[in-house]
Amino acid sequence: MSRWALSWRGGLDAVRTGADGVLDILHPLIVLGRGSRLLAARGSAWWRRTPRERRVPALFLLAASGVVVWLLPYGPVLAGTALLGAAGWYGRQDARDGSEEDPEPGDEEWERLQALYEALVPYFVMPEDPSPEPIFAHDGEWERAFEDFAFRAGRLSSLLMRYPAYFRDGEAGERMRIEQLLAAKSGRGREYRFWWDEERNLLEMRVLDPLPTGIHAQPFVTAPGETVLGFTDGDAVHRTMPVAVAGEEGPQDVPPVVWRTGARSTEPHLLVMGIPGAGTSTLLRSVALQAVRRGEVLVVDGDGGGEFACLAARFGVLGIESSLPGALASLEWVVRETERRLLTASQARQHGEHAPDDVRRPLWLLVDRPAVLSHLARAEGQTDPQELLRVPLRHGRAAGVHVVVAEQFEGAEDLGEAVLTHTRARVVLGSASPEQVQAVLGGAPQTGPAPDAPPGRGFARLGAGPVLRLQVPATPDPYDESAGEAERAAVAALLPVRTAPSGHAGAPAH
Ligand SMILES: Nc1ncnc2c1ncn2[C@@H]1O[C@H](COP(=O)(O)OP(=O)(O)OP(=O)(O)O)[C@@H](O)[C@H]1O
Repeated sequence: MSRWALSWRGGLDAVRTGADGVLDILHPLIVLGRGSRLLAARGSAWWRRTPRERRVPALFLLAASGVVVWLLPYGPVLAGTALLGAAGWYGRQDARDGSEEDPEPGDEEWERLQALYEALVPYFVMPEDPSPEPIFAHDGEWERAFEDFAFRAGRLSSLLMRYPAYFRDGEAGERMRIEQLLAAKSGRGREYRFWWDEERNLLEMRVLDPLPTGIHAQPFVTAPGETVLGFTDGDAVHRTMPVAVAGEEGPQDVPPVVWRTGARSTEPHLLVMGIPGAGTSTLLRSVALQAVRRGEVLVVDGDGGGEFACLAARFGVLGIESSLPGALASLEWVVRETERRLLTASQARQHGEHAPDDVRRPLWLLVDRPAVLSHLARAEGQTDPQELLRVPLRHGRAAGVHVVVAEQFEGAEDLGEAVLTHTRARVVLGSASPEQVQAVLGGAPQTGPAPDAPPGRGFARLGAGPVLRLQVPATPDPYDESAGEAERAAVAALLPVRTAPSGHAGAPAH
């Protein structure tokens, strides 16, 4: 490096160090300035929100307090110190939060609030409303309904709204109409959560942060009988789990959606519904990789796309069936095996003994796209494979047999009554409509993922529990060259050892 370049770099370093020093000295002033601006913005927002008839009394109260402070010994000094303290506190907090929320909405945001208010008017206005100033009226202003709000990067990020007492907030359809409108007007492509406070006629809307997508298949820290379906919001579950996240150093504590399938589980079977390409087969693969750690797995792949080929001839995998005859033979075996397990367990109980290990070892039946096989069976006049699912679905809990069915929405009508009745753990993947989510989960109090949401994103509901947002861990087919190298390697590392030469996918050996 030349002398000129060296002296130039030295000069730059000196300037940078000088600037850092000046910034350090000015830091308290910057914090105070930021805090004062925030306080002023809050004051101005409060003023604008205060109804006109309350402004004069409020001004009077303020002036009276000012006079009292002025008359008190050291009053002005103490008031000034308190103001400085508050500015410092707010300025410091704002820096810590990364100034996420715009402190003071500009004219454009005010116009947006008014537009949102006007869009809501037809839903809430009642012609014979006796109130002199109804919350929603065609000539009304948003200040009447919106109690609190925040903007982030120019878009509404939270809203607290009052609604008229006569609004039918107990009806899911009415709520959904309002939620859809609010989500559409506040900005598409984001996910929202709504809280309805029916006692106080308040609705809160909040934009949700995206769920982490960097979690790939790995040996999750779970107890026997627990399966990780994916990851959700921190405030939705009471547990976190250490997992490796792409781009992060060391394990991160992330809130999982854990599906429990033990002997006392009330949701021993799972139904996964999704739009094409949303990741239903991937979720099945993720369940299979966790299941083979402590049990045996049989896969019936109605799609026949070879997405489970990586599991073929692996220890703990009883078979991968994609043809109709193969699927029927395997399912008939599962029916017999379920009955055998029930009988053996019952005999053991009669002798006061524990059931033998082979009965207690969980058996997992993973069925991808059964509607395709049902259609083929009808065309060929054969037994519907879904009819054979009836026995494991009905008695699986007592026999340690768990059924996971994945289907696309277009095949929903072909799902049999047994599947719909006995699968009490449910997952919906992809940007399904709120009506579709509602139909599968029996409750959809939130907006769903946007059409451009990453694969594996959706909702889960275990029994009558809450609807949880879900991001399935990336578990690609290791032979899928379009998937990321690291994710494929992670799946390959979890595959059990081979039991036969590669490519052999046999029927159950029982
Ligand atoms: N959770 C996920 N994280 C990252 N990528 C995913 C996830 N789930 C699925 N993918 C990717 O999305 C693509 C489609 O996934 P998958 O085959 O599981 O979808 P599908 O719902 O079974 O649809 P189809 O049956 O139409 O293939 C694949 O490339 C897969 O690797």
